[in-house]
Amino acid sequence: MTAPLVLTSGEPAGIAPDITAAAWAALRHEPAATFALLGDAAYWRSRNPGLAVAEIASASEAPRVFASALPVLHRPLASHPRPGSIAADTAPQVIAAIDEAVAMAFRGEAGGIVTNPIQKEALYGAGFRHQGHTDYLAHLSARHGQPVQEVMMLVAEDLRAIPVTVHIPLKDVPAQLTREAILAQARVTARDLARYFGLTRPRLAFTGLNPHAGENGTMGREEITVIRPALDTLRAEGLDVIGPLSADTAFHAEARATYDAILCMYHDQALIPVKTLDFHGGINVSLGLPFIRTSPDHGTALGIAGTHSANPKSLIAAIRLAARMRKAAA
Ligand SMILES: NC(=O)C1=CN([C@@H]2O[C@H](COP(=O)(O)OP(=O)(O)OC[C@H]3O[C@@H](n4cnc5c(N)ncnc54)[C@H](O)[C@@H]3O)[C@@H](O)[C@H]2O)C=CC1
Ligand SMILES: NCC(=O)COP(=O)(O)O
Repeated sequence: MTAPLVLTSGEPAGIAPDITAAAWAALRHEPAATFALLGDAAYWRSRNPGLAVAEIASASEAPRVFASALPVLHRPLASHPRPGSIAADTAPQVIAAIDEAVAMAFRGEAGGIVTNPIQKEALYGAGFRHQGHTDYLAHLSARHGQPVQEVMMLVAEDLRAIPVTVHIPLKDVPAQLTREAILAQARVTARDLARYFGLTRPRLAFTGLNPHAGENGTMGREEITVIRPALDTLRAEGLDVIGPLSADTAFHAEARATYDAILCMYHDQALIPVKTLDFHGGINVSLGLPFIRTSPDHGTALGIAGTHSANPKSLIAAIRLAARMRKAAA
């Protein structure tokens, strides 16, 4: 029996309840996409009047009820926030849902984790010390005895983009963009594109950091001192490597056709093209973890929470991709 996917609650005051209900309605007749929600059943019901909800005691019950009701592993919130208005006392449960999903994955009860968006600043008051899910999931993996190198990969249409440095101030990027960081991200990317996406020798492109990829050192030297030496090492290891490319011309359709994934030097270099190409269908995938994790590419969208105008396509795509990755890895 394949273990079902587990969906975390995310920030309850955001659009998570809206898009979860819509995703369940869209997927309920796709058995491969069966998921169980870790969340407050009463709150999800109150945000979605008329939604069929089935409280279950273990994820293994999800396949039995999925076609007729949203399966929920009921984890009561400390309070029921007004849509769009974060309640500080719910932060511990938001974190606990991520912790529990990971524990379930380690026990084999979850075939993969799909995370609803969190409001990161809201969690810091509850002791959260991480940049986001990706590094927190790596931290939890280490706590479960498996230290890993995590990689954030954004997927849209024909583009897979990896930010080598992630949630750090732009001024800190040059110092943190090391040869070792590029090598570590590239090696994990190559391994997991083979494992989960059937790309046995993926073509990996790399952007430069500076305008025109430094133009031979006249517009910055990181391409010469850091990026090219890292790419030479990867080539020597047998990886199919292209770059460093000028970031401004690396993302048009003909350029995208020349690589399977592109490693970018900082957050916005990777995420702007993905969200521009397909904001509503984009997916965030964590590579390098001992379990599968996907997520919508968007955030909590507090401004439209509770209006039912949130587009659920990104969450639906994230759930379907997690199911395909689970099958590929089986
Ligand atoms: N995986 C995660 O947990 C992520 C969490 N975040 C967090 O979300 C919070 C808000 O971040 P923002 O930068 O405002 O990004 P956001 O994605 O929440 O919102 C940006 C804009 O897109 C709209 N939008 C977002 N999702 C939508 C959807 N499904 N349908 C229709 N419109 C949608 C919003 O209404 C807003 O106008 C922050 O705390 C951020 O850290 C952001 C990205 C991913
Ligand atoms: N900008 C991407 C983002 O914020 C998602 O981060 P994570 O929570 O998946 O680590």
